[in-house]
Amino acid sequence: MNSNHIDGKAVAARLREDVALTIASLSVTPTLAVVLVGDDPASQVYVGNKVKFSQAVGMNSVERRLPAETTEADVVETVRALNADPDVDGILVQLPLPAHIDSDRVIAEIDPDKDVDGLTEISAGRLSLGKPGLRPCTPTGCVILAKEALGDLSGKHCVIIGRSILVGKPAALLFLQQNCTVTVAHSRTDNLPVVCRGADILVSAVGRPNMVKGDWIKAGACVIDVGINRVADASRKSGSRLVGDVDFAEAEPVAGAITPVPGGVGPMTIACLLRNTVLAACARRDLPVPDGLSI
Ligand SMILES: NC(=O)C1=CN([C@@H]2O[C@H](COP(=O)(O)OP(=O)(O)OC[C@H]3O[C@@H](n4cnc5c(N)ncnc54)[C@H](OP(=O)(O)O)[C@@H]3O)[C@@H](O)[C@H]2O)C=CC1
Ligand SMILES: Nc1nc(=O)c2c([nH]1)NC[C@@H]1CN(c3ccc(C(=O)N[C@@H](CCC(=O)O)C(=O)O)cc3)C=[N+]21
Repeated sequence: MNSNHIDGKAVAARLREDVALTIASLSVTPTLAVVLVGDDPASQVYVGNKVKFSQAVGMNSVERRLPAETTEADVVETVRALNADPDVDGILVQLPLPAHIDSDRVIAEIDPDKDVDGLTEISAGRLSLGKPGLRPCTPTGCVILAKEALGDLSGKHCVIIGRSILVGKPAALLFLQQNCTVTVAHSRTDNLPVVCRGADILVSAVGRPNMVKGDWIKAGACVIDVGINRVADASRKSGSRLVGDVDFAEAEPVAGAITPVPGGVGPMTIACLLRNTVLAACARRDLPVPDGLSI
């Protein structure tokens, strides 16, 4: 691994270790519930990883796998039952849901104090107002990785490409909370390469393989690539491989620090989910934020 690579796998492993140590010191075992509707193969892998890692850090894990044809009312009922279960600390509804289900309606049912994905209106409001609450996992992972590379982020110009509710928008608020000067770019942004060249920290959360070119990056900048894109690759047994939004070969020599895909933000998302579950377990019992889990 080159010296300017930010090793998301290693940082995530360290965070999971901190989560495991915290759990060992608690008098309760936190429980994460994952709801998966349908049989999307990428979601199956992702949910399987969550269950594997939650058990590895000493957490209880509950899975609710529902068939693709489950009605919206039944998914809502599943979420309500998990809300009512006092042993469940965190609830994650894997997205996307099948097309006949309104995901906003389902997400709105999640008890905000168990909302480990940080997607409910209450969680978004708490983040926006700077109040304590559960923050979305992927953007939290981006902040942790940027701090890993740069230390204090105060005063840095952070440009985020993407404004989704899951990633771009909460990332903007989290970097603002770190005292960055934040620019949010999107599909209607004029002169995107010029905007990006102003960034000390460039976060790309778009979903377009190799979109961000080497000459979009200021020399020495920290590049955080959130994109997960599967592209054809005849040299692989599977016939495909994962790439980010950033043209890695071009960006790597210019960047001061850069996250690879895979092995960058992805592993951090799951580690932050486990962290959120512990934070939820503590907050629900009025316990203080454990040492070692603050960012
Ligand atoms: N590593 C991880 O843990 C995770 C990775 N991801 C990955 O991150 C990527 C983004 O996910 P998500 O935020 O959910 O995606 P969305 O599709 O919800 O959002 C994409 C954003 O990119 C913007 N965009 C689209 N095309 C362009 C363009 N040509 N130039 C500039 N901006 C553009 C869109 O702008 P507009 O709003 O104007 O349409 C939108 O704001 C995906 O690849 C996804 O797989 C997602 C979650 C977790
Ligand atoms: N409610 C909800 N919350 C999410 O946070 C959520 C979601 N739904 N739906 C899908 C997206 C996507 N996402 C990823 C998480 C980890 C990896 C990850 O671990 N990636 C590995 C590679 C995995 C592989 O090889 O397939 C890596 O980048 O190294 C990827 C993608 C979370 N999402």
